[in-house]
Amino acid sequence: MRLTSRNACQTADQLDSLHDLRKEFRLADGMIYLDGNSLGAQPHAAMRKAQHVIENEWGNDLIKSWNTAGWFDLPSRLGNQLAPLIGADPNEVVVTDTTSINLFKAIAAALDIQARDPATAHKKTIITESSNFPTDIYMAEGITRWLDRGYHIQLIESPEDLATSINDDTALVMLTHVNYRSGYLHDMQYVTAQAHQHGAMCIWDLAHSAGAVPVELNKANADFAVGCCYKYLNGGPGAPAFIWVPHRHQAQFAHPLTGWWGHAAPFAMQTHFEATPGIRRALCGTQPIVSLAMIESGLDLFARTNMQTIRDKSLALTDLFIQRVEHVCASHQLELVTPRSHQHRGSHVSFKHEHAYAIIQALIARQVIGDYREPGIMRFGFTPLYTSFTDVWDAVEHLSDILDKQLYDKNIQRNVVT
Ligand SMILES: Cc1ncc(COP(=O)(O)O)c(C=O)c1O
Ligand SMILES: Nc1c(O)cccc1C(=O)C[C@H](N)C(=O)O
Repeated sequence: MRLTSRNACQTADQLDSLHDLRKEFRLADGMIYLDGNSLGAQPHAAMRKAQHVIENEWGNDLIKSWNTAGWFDLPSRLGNQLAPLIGADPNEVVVTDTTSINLFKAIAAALDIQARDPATAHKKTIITESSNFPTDIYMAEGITRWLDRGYHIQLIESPEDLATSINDDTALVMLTHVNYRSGYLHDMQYVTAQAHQHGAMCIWDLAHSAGAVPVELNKANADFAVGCCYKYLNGGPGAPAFIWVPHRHQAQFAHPLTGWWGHAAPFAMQTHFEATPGIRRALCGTQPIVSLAMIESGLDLFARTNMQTIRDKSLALTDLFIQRVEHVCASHQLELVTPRSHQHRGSHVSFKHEHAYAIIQALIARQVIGDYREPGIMRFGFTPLYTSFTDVWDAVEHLSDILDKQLYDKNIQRNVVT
């Protein structure tokens, strides 16, 4: 259905099967929040949960809560709740640490598996994209420098270069499923198969995918995956991240952060490290329980819908946004950097403009929240659980008003976080 008026958007919102879920989030009146791809909105339940954890579990029950409130099991319990959203099986996911740290574990474990197998021990190249989120590249750089075994990182410039770049020397293909800047969505199954054909392993960063697009890790036969809980999963600022290790790799998953939470018997207090047999070997040390506990409130909301419904609405929202911007802002120099094709589009849309930072700040001043990414990119995230069609319509009206009347300050000072 093509939405050509604000009234039509309001009608679409009434008919939207996700409409009721918006009420579950704390969103200020008048705010149009298009940044759920950076920091998801707060579920009302998170406030109640925080109160409970701090008041009762920590305040009253103190140390007993490791057992009585299930604190020790929380990384695996949340992992099992998250698993269906990413096509993982039970006991394949833990919620823990940060995405960067989980990447470190996954890269280290993958290189270790490759190095121990005589058929793959010669492989020295890690392929990723130059447009990947910087932390992914930095973590690979850190490991390769530290290992000092001749690994080399090959940065490819476009997804089309993957086919010609993966070869017999490729140890690892490490990609972000939905690019943080352009919103380009990789075909996980196809790329993983290409990597496997050459004996390489494939690690996926699902930071912009989990809760945003359907993900089928096991179906794609992926090797490892990591991702954020503070974006589309609405787990709160700095919420612990997740790591997926499929059953078929768990026995060989040996990362170097061998802390006691990954030990087979943590309270036996043994002198030597012995990895626990299952997914909990991906853990390292004590987890930030208050932050971890918040994640459940976000995940609970996904149980009221399914990823296909979310995907259908996400595409309708991003289609509407692209159509409206290109229609009402046609006289301005905006360049769409997000793929038009549904097959390769995630759940955010980015436009390039010479004054992108200033324009984003002008939008934020009107309570239309997006963000800025280098170079010259305005990025807008669409979160089907709470973004409405009317939000999209109104956001574009604000954008065109700001552009038409040049209501932005070209010399505005940059904030640290853009
Ligand atoms: C693709 C991707 N990976 C990783 C991260 C962040 O990792 P961390 O939570 O370790 O800061 C982000 C965003 O912050 C991201 O977009
Ligand atoms: N992780 C963030 C942070 O620590 C501060 C501000 C923003 C973020 C983000 O989530 C950035 C995000 N990964 C991005 O895609 O740009």
